[in-house]
Amino acid sequence: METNNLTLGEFIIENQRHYKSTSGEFSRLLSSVKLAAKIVNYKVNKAGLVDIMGNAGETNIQGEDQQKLDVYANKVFMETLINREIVCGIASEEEDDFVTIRGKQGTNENKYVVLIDPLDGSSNIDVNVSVGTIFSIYKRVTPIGTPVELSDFLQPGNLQVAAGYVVYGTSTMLVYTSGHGVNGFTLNPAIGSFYLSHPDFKFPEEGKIYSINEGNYVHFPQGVKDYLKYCQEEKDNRPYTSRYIGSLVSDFHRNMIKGGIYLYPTSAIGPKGKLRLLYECNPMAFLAEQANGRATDGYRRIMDIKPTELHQRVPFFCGSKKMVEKAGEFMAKYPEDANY
Ligand SMILES: O=P(O)(O)OC[C@H]1O[C@](O)(COP(=O)(O)O)[C@@H](O)[C@@H]1O
Ligand SMILES: [Mg+2]
Ligand SMILES: [Mg+2]
Repeated sequence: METNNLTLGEFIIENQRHYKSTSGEFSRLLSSVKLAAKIVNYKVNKAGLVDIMGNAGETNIQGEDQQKLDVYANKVFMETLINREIVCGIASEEEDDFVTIRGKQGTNENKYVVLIDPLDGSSNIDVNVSVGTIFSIYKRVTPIGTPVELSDFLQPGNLQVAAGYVVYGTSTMLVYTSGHGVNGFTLNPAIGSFYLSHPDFKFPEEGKIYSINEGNYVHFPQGVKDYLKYCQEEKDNRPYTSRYIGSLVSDFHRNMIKGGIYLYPTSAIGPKGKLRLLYECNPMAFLAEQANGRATDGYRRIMDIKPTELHQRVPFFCGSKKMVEKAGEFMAKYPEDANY
């Protein structure tokens, strides 16, 4: 295996022709993400032995208690990218505002901005359940050499040049797309290299798994209640199976392999849903579509939504094509719920 399979580094170089970036800037950027993932992975694996569990005692702009691992992962990804002067700006779920990166000469000739959810599934850190990291990459829209602006980050998802996630689970995997399909790489901890283990991921068109926090059922829009009833009905290949890990990355990963749908709709506690359009929904939507899946807010294609705020939330329906379309049919019966 170690001698046959391509490493992630080799795969990135082999696919440079896809990146329309002759300078190697994009390859170096992916390599920096890969490095930061390894550093975070090392800490995650020792979570019970080092002081990385529990609350960090701070609250982020989302109003959430930051976990120590949220803060640590954010620091590692930010510093790894900033120190390598590989991007011109970063926006993070854990940072109030976007960060402008100026090179040693005070300017920055890089053309990419990165948006990250440094640690996804924070509620699972202390209970040893798999968590992840999510990243999304765009070309800036403002002139190279000038400081980045908000408009560089508020781009619709269909302009992403790459997106991916790391899942820190039974094994650690990095899964990404640069618009030419989705590939998965597994970390060999003994060698410290990611190897191509899952080439060309594809969502099964239809699946039998639905992932949703049913604890919020009473607050769900009627379309979602109707769709859940449909999933639980004893008919055709139903009832489906309910599986919910509580880490978007892990639920998405399982559903991409087995066939399924993940839903985080609006609810009384989250009138616009919970998940962040820029750090979570857009990158997972790009991956889903590149793997023949679909991603909507119940009504619209996620990647066509024009972002208006850095930390905006949207409802999220993502997974196997036919399942997301079926859920959309139920939502369409209640057009008033499209204006969340
Ligand atoms: O506990 P809930 O409300 O079901 O929410 C779980 C969802 O929230 C998230 O944890 C949000 O992500 P963060 O952990 O990055 O804040 C998702 O990973 C997960 O799917
Ligand atoms: Mg998250
Ligand atoms: Mg997070």
